[in-house]
Amino acid sequence: MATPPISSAAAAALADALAHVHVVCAEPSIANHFLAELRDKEVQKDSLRFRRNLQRLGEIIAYRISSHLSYTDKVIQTPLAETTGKLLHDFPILATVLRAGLPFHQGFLNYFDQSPSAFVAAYRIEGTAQVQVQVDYLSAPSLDERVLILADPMLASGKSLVQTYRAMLRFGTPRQVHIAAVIASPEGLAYVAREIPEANLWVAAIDEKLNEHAYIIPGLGDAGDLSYGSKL
Ligand SMILES: O=c1cc[nH]c(=O)[nH]1
Repeated sequence: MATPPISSAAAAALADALAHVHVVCAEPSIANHFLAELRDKEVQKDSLRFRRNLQRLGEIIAYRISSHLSYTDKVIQTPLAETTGKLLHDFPILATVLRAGLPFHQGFLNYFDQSPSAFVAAYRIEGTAQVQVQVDYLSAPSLDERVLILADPMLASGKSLVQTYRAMLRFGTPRQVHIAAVIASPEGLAYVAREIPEANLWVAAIDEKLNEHAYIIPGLGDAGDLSYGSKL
């Protein structure tokens, strides 16, 4: 079955959404190398490398987001003299979706090493015409007045991200929201930008489209299976 064409209203929403997305691999950098390895089905046979590359892209996007956070000056005594350093004012809360999000999340945690974490279990309900998502486990600290980074490696339809975010709001209202993905579909990005206009969006790459099974094309396949093995 062919992928349905995008409507003109959706195309306009997409153009608007894309103007607000930070696309890390749009510029040449080592991030492109890590992404190319993630997509390559030969390299994917090495699941350690696959997980590590997700982690590295988490680290790179964490670094990029860090320039949008606030810092406080602190007087520091080196062994030789006094100087001033800048310390991260408050560590963001790092949220991810089990299980595919874990290696990407670890990349964020490597940099934001004092951050609390929030975890969500969400799964697609199979056998329905539209993509439907069930959120059934959520653990999070209070989000009130915090910076929240919600990281999910594959932003496909965007439905699970939006539902996850809405479910998380039971834990409070963050003062700043960042949503990070490795690969996003154009329609998923447009959906997330429309439903969560307060979010800053960060991706390594935007791919061509979703297929009829809501997989990203060309994408990389199933990030959870490639990280942790296939499931029944
Ligand atoms: O392409 C996709 C879409 C959702 N989840 C994945 O792991 N891959």
